Amino acid sequence: MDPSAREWLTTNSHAHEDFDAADLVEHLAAKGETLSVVIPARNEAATVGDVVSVLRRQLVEEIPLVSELVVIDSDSTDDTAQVAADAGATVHRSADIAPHLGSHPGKGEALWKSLFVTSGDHLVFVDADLTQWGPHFVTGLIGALIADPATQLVKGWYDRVLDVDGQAPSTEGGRVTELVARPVLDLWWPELAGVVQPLAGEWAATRSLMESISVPTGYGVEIASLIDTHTRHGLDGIAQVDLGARAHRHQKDHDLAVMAAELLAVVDSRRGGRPRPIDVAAQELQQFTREDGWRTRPVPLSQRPPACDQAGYPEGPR
Ligand SMILES: O=c1ccn([C@@H]2O[C@H](COP(=O)(O)OP(=O)(O)O[C@H]3O[C@H](CO)[C@@H](O)[C@H](O)[C@H]3O)[C@@H](O)[C@H]2O)c(=O)[nH]1
Ligand SMILES: O=C(O)[C@H](O)COP(=O)(O)O
Repeated sequence: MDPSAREWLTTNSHAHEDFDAADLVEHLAAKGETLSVVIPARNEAATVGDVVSVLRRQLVEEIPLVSELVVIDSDSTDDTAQVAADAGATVHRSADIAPHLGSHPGKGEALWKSLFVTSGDHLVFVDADLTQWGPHFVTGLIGALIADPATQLVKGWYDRVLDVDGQAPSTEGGRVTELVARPVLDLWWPELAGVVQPLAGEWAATRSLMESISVPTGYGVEIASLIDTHTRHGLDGIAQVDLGARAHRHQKDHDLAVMAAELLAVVDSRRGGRPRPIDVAAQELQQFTREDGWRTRPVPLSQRPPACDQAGYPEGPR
């Protein structure tokens, strides 16, 4: 392992047990700072209610750590928005936020738009499709974020439970993580080799970081934010926290391949790759099966500029 990665592991790795929710409330209050939790959700009616209600009960009502619990509904066609609202979240449709800026599909778009409807100094992102998780995800992430003023971004890490039809459950989940993200980071950014889950959907960031970086509108948001934080702040700006184990709804291999293509496009752009024509919003991935023949999959490439430069972005101080 790269020596700086090894050193980082000893200094910037935490465990969720290191942090107590009541202590974190005091810490934030003493500094006059607040925490927003943002849950991006596209067609997650089956799980978003549990994620919201558990966080609301434990980290809003019992211990007031979370000031804003927000679900960004990302073009859902099911009851996600209603279920999330019934469970106690403030729900915004991604497409309705800052409408003068237009709308893109995608998770990155939902996170970027969340900056316009939240006010927390700190942001914790939590996926809406979790089936094995707990509120310690949030306490661990915010704890690690405020433990050191240099830290700008915290990645959660965990055992990745893989539970797909016809196979015994294992901890071999995180297929794009293991087959694409970690190898490509090892190749070009070996200093980041110690980040166990570079694609973790559970992560934390300071608002000042999030509002100042460009955000891919699709699934490239995690790898881009990690690379860009490293470029700006070095390893000192990044920490990680052990959150135990996590299970979620799995996508099929052919869908994950589109995600993988998005990540590779982000890596290409951060490596100074060949400029693309300005009007090309998506590349295409060709997939083949004997039953269905060739299928063309669009790969979203669009990226939002820093939110703080946008008309209508709430002005500080926060
Ligand atoms: O257009 C979309 C697609 C997804 N989501 C939500 O984003 C979260 C993660 O999406 P998911 O399809 O479950 O992604 P994964 O297959 O789990 O992908 C992993 O890798 C991605 C790329 O880094 C990360 O964005 C994910 O958080 C991480 O879990 C879920 O709450 C989705 O509902 C949206 O809000 N809008
Ligand atoms: O992080 C990943 O690699 C993707 O979320 C896929 O995870 P899975 O293989 O556990 O479905």
